Amino acid sequence: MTRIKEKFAELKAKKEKALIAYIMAGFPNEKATISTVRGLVKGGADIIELGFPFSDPLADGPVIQNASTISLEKGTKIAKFFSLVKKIRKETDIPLILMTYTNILYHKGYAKFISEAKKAGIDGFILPDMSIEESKEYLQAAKNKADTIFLISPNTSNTRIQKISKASSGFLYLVAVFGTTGVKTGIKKYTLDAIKQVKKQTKGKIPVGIGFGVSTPEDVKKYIKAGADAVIVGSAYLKLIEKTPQTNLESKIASFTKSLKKQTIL
Ligand SMILES: O=P(O)(O)OC[C@@H](O)[C@@H](O)c1c[nH]c2ccccc12
Repeated sequence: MTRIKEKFAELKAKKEKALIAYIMAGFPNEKATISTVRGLVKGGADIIELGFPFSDPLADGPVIQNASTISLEKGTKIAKFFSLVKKIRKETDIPLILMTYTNILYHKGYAKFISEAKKAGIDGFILPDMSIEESKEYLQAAKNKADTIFLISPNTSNTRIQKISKASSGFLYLVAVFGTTGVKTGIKKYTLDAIKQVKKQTKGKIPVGIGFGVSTPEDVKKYIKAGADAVIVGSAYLKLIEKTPQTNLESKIASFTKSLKKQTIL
């Protein structure tokens, strides 16, 4: 069982939902990533989505695109990323998800990449441009090694929800709004309806996480109330990292995380 599955089981027993934080590895530098992870753990985040920068992050809004560019400029490569994951693993057992684009895995070969990532301490993958139709090799490579978290959107059909959720493990990622990450659009009724619809289709077999545009404790509270099993916050963290001097990054991240995590405790 992966750390992700263990975490969801643990939270269920405690009647809590999951707070998942997305950060870009190496943004603005490795030291900042380590301080941010310490702050996330201290603040009670349940799972970390660690972004590996990609030159053409098509699903990302300007905040994450900028973080990606800076991380690439700082020389974030796969080898450095895996050694950063190992450093994080020395400090915490928090479940770690690698968030990147399929090209990064395809180059090295899915099987080779995933076993290296697993060895470093990665528990799951989110590949936003991995479609279920092309996922055979990826799924085979991840089997019994790591969770494969697929994305669905509010207009995914019921049959497709069932198909995608069967290939998913760890949790199913419902994208709250159409468009890219980082756009604060407020809570839409169609999103709240989609949470209920997806939960109905998946019959509780897999936790449902919601992300895109979530940035305040109020947002978290509303999505948890609507039935989400996990809420993902990304761009809001990157904006906080951007404006906080590195010396007090850990404490700033911890207090922001505490304010979000509080809303996941039923
Ligand atoms: O940044 P936001 O609006 O809080 O959304 C979460 C998002 O950052 C994170 O889950 C993520 C980062 N890049 C992605 C690409 C596709 C899907 C999800 C993501």
